[in-house]
Amino acid sequence: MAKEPVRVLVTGAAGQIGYALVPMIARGIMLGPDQPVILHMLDIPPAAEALNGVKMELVDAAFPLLKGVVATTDAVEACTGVSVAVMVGGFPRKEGMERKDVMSKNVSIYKAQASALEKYAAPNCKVLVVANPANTNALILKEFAPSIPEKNITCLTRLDHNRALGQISERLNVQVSDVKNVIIWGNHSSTQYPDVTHATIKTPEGEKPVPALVNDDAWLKGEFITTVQQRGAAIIKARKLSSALSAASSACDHIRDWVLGTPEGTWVSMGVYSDGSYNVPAGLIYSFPVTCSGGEWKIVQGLSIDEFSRGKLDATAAELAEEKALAYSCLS
Ligand SMILES: NC(=O)C1=CN([C@@H]2O[C@H](COP(=O)(O)OP(=O)(O)OC[C@H]3O[C@@H](n4cnc5c(N)ncnc54)[C@H](O)[C@@H]3O)[C@@H](O)[C@H]2O)C=CC1
Ligand SMILES: O=C([O-])CC(=O)C(=O)O
Repeated sequence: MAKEPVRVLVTGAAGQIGYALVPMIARGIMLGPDQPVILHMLDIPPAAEALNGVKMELVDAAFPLLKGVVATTDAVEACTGVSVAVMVGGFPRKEGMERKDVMSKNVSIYKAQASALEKYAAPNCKVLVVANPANTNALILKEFAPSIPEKNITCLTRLDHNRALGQISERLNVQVSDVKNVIIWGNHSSTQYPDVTHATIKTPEGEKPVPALVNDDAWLKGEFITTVQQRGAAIIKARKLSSALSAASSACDHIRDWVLGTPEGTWVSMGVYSDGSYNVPAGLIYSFPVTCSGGEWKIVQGLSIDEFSRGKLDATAAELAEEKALAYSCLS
């Protein structure tokens, strides 16, 4: 029997990530090739005409899985009945800015949209915040939507995770699909900690640890980390626009794995509400290694954390605590 369509919200849908993301969702890349969808697209009035153009193109593409399109500038209409909400709406940084420089504009959007989601989304709606500063926007959304379970509010660090897989694949000249279990800890910012301590490569002789295969601690603790941390800035420098196709693709990966589950033996990185695991202060949205099953994520427990990693985990947590304080000062 054909599945009932799922309503998926994309905010900021007239923007550049939105333009890459909505066709992926309509093609089944986010929720699977047998899952029909109804797209809800929200943007602000100055972008209404462009948003309508995106809607026209979705109609023109004749996606078999796409059962309807709502294109609106009304947050209530946009949020009504959605089971997945991908929050991309906001303002991107420009060259030379840190992601937290867009804080004051963006956190107020997330405070406002929290209540529309809380009141009108489907019960158990899964929320993914993409707009920067992603962790802190997600935290503000959580705090101003107290009836949404905290496990349902996440932020995107899967792009950083995928960037780390890509860098290891290039360095070792192996297929990216053979690299797994990198970790992004902490903030989606330049303090994030891309960690390959537990990562492995699939080889004909079985799984081998990445640190032994790379065999260059200076690179792993130096250039590898800064390349991943600074990749967003490198894309802005090259394109004069921030990452869009990779952000959209990673947002699909994030929701797909959350809804449909991670493969056995594989974890991914998600920004989730900290429960104090790994001595990360509770009450921050922090990126952890997680596995997903039955539509729920779970933080991978029991990984060893050496002294180098401990320092990095704590530094990015400290930045998130500062961002939280800054966000509240912007809102008051
Ligand atoms: N977490 C991650 O890995 C990544 C996050 N980003 C962030 O995603 C966000 C979007 O990036 P782009 O699509 O490149 O930006 P963009 O400027 O092309 O599009 C953003 C869209 O949001 C809309 N918007 C603004 N306020 C809104 C509101 N209150 N409600 C609904 N829509 C609203 C704008 O009109 C625009 O159409 C930025 O904050 C960017 O920094 C970008 C790449 C990766
Ligand atoms: O760097 C930016 O501003 C956009 C972004 O978050 C990324 O590409 O990771």
